[in-house]
Amino acid sequence: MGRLRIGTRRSALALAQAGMIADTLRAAGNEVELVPIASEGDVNQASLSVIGGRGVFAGTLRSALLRGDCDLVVHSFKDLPTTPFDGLSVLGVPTREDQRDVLCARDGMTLAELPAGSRVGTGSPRRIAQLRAHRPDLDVVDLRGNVDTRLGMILDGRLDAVVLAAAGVARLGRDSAVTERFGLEDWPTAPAQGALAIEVRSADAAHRLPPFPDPTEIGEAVDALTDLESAYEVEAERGVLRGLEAGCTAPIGVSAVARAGSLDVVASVYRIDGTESIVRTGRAAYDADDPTSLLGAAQSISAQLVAELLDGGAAELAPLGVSA
Ligand SMILES: NCc1[nH]cc(CCC(=O)O)c1CC(=O)O
Repeated sequence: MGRLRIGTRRSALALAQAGMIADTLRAAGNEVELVPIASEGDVNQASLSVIGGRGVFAGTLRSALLRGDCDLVVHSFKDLPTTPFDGLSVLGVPTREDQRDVLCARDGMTLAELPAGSRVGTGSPRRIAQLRAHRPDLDVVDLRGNVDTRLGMILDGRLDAVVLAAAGVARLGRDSAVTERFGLEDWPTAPAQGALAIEVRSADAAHRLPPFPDPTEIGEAVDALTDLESAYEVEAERGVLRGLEAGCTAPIGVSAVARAGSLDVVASVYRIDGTESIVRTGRAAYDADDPTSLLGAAQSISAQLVAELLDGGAAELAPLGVSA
């Protein structure tokens, strides 16, 4: 077997995620090497709402993969735009982490316990709207920076709390900072949150498409990482995002859970000030003994939710597509 080269950004979160995939690939008997690559999203610390956010983290990694500087790249799936990227394919979707958002607050407080006027930091338009909807009396602070920097702002008193993805906090070993986990029913999260996407050159994923040639070494190794329940939950969530023509910074939460033969999806579109939202839910049965049956369920629920959200006025409520 040749050596598998994993391209990764240099942030602590990216390195942790690439390290997890490296460990899994090594446990399966592969030789693995990490190739660090700097990306624009790491260099530019301007607010996401200013720079737009569409795929800003993914671009440099993808160029490196296309050039052949590495054989696979590990993305936070939620940072990937829904438009396919020419020449590359997402092949591996490992078992997803906790997809919820969490609150990390001073003095062990929950969202309900924070005093009026508390300063709560987050950089995502969705979380800003959700915070305003739940607690209009808080001071929501728009910020960027990595997970450790944000948590540090509570310790040094600049913020009273931050809202983060459970997955990122867990992967950095900072679970002890969590003071509340928000339920998906009234706090759905970014499509694909908590999931990783392993991207390869399309030639290495060609065994997935007719005429189904033999898998390459890279394709075989990455394919083996996939958990089908996770992959199709993400498919349902991203299907809604795609159908609304929305980017990863739109004020939209979509969370799907596949469990014991039932795929449940909740989707919310928020007015950015949190004063209004449109919420729709969907459920479809699938064959628990055959997870591939989730694909049809995921596609039909997401199409149905997109139609219901647009019928309910989602396009008027929130900025969706770039041109909307
Ligand atoms: N927005 C940046 C980002 N991209 C992925 C994660 C966490 C890991 C994940 O959601 O899979 C985070 C941090 C956060 O939102 O708190």
